[in-house]
Amino acid sequence: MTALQASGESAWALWQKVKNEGPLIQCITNFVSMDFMANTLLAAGASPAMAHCKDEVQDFQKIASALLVNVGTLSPDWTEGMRLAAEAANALGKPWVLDPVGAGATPFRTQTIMSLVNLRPTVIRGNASEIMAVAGAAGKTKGVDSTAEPTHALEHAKQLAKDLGCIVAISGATDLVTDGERVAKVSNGVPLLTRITAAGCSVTALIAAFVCCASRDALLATAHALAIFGVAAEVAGDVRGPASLRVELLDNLYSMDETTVRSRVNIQWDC
Ligand SMILES: Nc1ncnc2c1ncn2[C@@H]1O[C@H](COP(=O)(O)OP(=O)(O)OP(=O)(O)O)[C@@H](O)[C@H]1O
Ligand SMILES: Cc1ncsc1CCO
Ligand SMILES: [Mg+2]
Repeated sequence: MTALQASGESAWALWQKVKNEGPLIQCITNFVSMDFMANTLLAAGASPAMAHCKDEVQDFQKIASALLVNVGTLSPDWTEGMRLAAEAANALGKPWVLDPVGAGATPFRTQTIMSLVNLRPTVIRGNASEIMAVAGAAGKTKGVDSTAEPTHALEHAKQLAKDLGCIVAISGATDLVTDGERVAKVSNGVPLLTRITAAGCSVTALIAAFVCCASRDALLATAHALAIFGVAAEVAGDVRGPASLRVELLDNLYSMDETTVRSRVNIQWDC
């Protein structure tokens, strides 16, 4: 991997592929995020479907390009659907992405998340506290919010990625994405994103869309999705508050041009 490959140019190229292919992303996600996540995928050119019933998830995965599993508003009935869907994705050779919302907050949540982690997602994306909890490190998740910085979670994320053979992404001011060896540092986004609920959930769904359209490197695709989402927030400029940012973000995901993407994507590598 060279620094040249992770650039605004490659982010734009992959995003065009997403728009051309319009991948169907099966989303099993929490009630809070459903609307914003579906709108994020639609604005960016993918095709969302929120399908969580355990009687349907396996058939749904057959027609989808990828799966997103988000445990934000968990209940035992949904857990079974998540497991069946992840197993179907694995059997069909389709990528699936896990958002371990609130890992570390309660034993029930952490245990459920760990049973999904054991099904080997292609990518895990969480905030720093969540990733530390998934990796078994001490720390506190404040409900669904982080109390740590991505750099605190990096070594844990690397070990987790190595152990599972997956990509781990820690979101924050600078997102850190690793396969256990390489680390991509994505410095896009604005702090106000933390004041919009489900911004993280939605970028995880965008990662699923980018990963299934990438021919090979899931690490690169994950970094590109995080960068594009961050740039869409940046170009919103001076907004009055979170509600305006949410609207601007969706509009920018729909309309951002190549020059903006190429000049603003900020990905550095530690190899
Ligand atoms: N301080 C910051 N500066 C710039 N961008 C940020 C900052 N903090 C988070 N982000 C961006 O905001 C998005 C959401 O990340 P965050 O870590 O807040 O997720 P989360 O805690 O899982 O959110 P949620 O649970 O509400 O979905 C990511 O795209 C991330 O890059
Ligand atoms: C606020 C909240 N609670 C459960 S899921 C969710 C969305 C952000 O993770
Ligand atoms: Mg989250």
